[in-house]
Amino acid sequence: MSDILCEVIRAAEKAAEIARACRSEEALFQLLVEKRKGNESSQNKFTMDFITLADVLIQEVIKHDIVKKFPGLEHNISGEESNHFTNELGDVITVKVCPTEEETAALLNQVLNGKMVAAEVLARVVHQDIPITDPVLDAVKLEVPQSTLGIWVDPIDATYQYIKGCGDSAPIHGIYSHGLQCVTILIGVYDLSTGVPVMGVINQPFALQDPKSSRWEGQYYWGISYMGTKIFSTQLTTSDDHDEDDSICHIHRHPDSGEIEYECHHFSVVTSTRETERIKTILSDMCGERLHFAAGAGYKSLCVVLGLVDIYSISGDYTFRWDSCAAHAILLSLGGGIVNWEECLKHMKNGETMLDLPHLVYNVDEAGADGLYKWSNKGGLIAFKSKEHLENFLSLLIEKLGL
Ligand SMILES: O=P(O)(O)O[C@H]1[C@H](O)[C@@H](O)[C@H](OP(=O)(O)O)[C@@H](OP(=O)(O)O)[C@H]1O
Ligand SMILES: [Mg+2]
Ligand SMILES: [Mg+2]
Repeated sequence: MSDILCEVIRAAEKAAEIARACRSEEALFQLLVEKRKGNESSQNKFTMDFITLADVLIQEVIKHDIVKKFPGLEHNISGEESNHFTNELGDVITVKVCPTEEETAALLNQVLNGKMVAAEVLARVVHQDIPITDPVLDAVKLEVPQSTLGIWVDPIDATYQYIKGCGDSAPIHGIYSHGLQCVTILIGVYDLSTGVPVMGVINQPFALQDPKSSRWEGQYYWGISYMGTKIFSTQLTTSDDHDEDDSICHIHRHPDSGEIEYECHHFSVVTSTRETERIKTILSDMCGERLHFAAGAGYKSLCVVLGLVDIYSISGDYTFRWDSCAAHAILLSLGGGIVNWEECLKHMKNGETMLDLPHLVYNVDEAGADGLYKWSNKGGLIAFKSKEHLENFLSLLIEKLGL
């Protein structure tokens, strides 16, 4: 088995336990709802603070657990959050996992401004052991030298959905537009020298809810793509495994000529509600009812990984390296990938063949950008599981854009 992959999966599972505990453990859930009786703005602020703490703590737990097994990796793990947290009194506290559960509880008590029961509940989950049983993972005989690896962590993706906590959204064609199902924990590992993703895990902490107990169960998906070896978790399939033509066609009469026309939609695409109106219209023309909108960059990529859609695209600079690295690794293991939207269109416009697809890389920042935006996926992205889907999508897109 690949020890690093195993540890990454275990860390993501523990992160999912913490994310679930914050919603299911009474003492923690109270922190989400306690200010509801107060005025709107103070409730929102407190809720945001608690969620920020959950986000920061999860990221620190992931780092701590991976580094405990692989000392030295701490220099190469980066994430969305910084570990400095400001509590209600304005004190800046460095959130970290301490050597013992009691010490972690004491630190969290300080962060939570004296809410000891909640701090103890959180510390207990932080220090618990997470068993991973995965026969496919056990059979992976691949050792990747840790000194060549960097890691991107998004401790909670689709934070807004996590805060809202809607559990009863209904899927359309298997896709949730919003709700707790869109929340994911993302850990992507890449090669430090090339920036190419090597392995990744997408953990969906709220995948299924037991109707009787109301308890949430999670799911996780992983993939590894290293030196020509490509392995992925059992629930996944490459797109070659199903080659039936699943176009959706409609027959209608042309409004002016009265002639019968056939309109077939070959693609399914998921995108963000933040996409521009022009691109939304084009995608809608291309996909008809197979155009979906969903929350969370991680969840949208997961829809491609699972084959629920052919493409996830976004033309703007809205996502970051930590949003895409995990899914990118899994898609590479499945024969797909994630490419830069703008670069693809440039190549196509110039009539160049794309022998080298403009894949996103994870080891260099965006020149000239500041702060977090150094790590934004500038120029947008297109995630795909099959190169054929990507090519067809791009040809049609170019035509519709009039390039
Ligand atoms: O929740 P965090 O970890 O901050 O990550 C966000 C991504 O960075 C954004 O790109 C996502 O927005 P879009 O899916 O609208 O691009 C955003 O999706 P959302 O606005 O639907 O929640 C999140 O995935
Ligand atoms: Mg996040
Ligand atoms: Mg994110």
